[in-house]
Amino acid sequence: MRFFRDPPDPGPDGPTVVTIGNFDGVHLGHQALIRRCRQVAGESGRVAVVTFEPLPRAWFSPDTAPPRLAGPAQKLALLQSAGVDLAWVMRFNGRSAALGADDFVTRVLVQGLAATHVVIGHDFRFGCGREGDFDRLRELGRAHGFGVEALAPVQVDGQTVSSTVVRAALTAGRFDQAAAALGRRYTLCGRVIRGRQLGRKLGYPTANVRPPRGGSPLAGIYAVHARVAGGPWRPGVASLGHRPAVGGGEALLEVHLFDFDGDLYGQRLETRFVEWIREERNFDDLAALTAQMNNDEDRARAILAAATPED
Ligand SMILES: Cc1cc2nc3c(=O)[nH]c(=O)nc-3n(C[C@H](O)[C@H](O)[C@H](O)COP(=O)(O)O)c2cc1C
Ligand SMILES: Nc1ncnc2c1ncn2[C@@H]1O[C@H](COP(=O)(O)OP(=O)(O)O)[C@@H](O)[C@H]1O
Repeated sequence: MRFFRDPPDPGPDGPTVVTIGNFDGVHLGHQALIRRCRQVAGESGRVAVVTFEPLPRAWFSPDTAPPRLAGPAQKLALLQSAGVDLAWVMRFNGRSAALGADDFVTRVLVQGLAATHVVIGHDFRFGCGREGDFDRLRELGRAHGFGVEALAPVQVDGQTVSSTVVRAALTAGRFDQAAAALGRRYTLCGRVIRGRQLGRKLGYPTANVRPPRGGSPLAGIYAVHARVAGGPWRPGVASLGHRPAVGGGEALLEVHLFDFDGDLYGQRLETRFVEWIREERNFDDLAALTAQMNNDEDRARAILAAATPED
């Protein structure tokens, strides 16, 4: 998959089938859009996604926007595994927010991508003030010569799949429900950064990864499996939070891998969440924190003994 921040070159001669949206989490609904694009494009055509960063809601109101399921880099990786050929990540800012529905279609779909067909979700809106809807897009498609279709929402267990549903399931620790809507177990990916090097002194070295900017729906201590790219899944215990017991700081995902010793700095770590264990807490001293971490490890080992790391 290729990705662009600016308009890509106009396409080759074959069909270019486009879908548009936030794609937070790339859940089953998103995957259905991409699959339909592939059906229309055929093997020789290309499937293109137009997506926005930051997400429009986070740009308009960062304080009230919902947490994110995946950051920009993980979103691209998920789009690629869903079968997208080309992703155009448009910077969302004052200028893109002011683009009217007609201009959006002309600049993005016609001039930018030479779209031959566009597939959208049932409730898709576009352009300044969300003025554009399916009917408007279809009219514009007729004028510019591309087809337009809307897909019905994907249902799982009687519920419409959406990023909101996945966020709520994750916050409640219902990982099976989240997995049913995602079509995969929930994971967070990111590069391992340096911390204060306190973990190894406590006997719990932790690989630290920044959760998506804008916050994560997860919080607390979890039993996890984690792996570096190409490596095996390893069992572990992780904390996602602000670490009040050691003075606090930016939210971090901290992953301690069991029975492992190695340098993970700079590597991309993928963490798969299996079960929530408890909330993060403050402690009177480091001995109390370490005693609790021992309990967490025992609990996580017991949970993971019954869970297979494979899909
Ligand atoms: C299993 C586990 C449980 C944790 N629980 C808490 C907690 O309840 N409160 C807290 O402030 N920090 C908690 N932490 C975070 C530790 O304080 C942190 O990993 C430690 O200070 C090492 O930080 P460092 O990676 O910057 O060296 C936990 C970490 C792990 C791995
Ligand atoms: N079992 C392990 N689990 C996680 N990280 C480990 C483990 N063993 C060694 N490490 C390495 O140690 C680092 C974490 O040690 P720590 O003292 O917590 O330092 P930091 O504060 O920089 O995270 C990890 O980033 C990784 O490179």
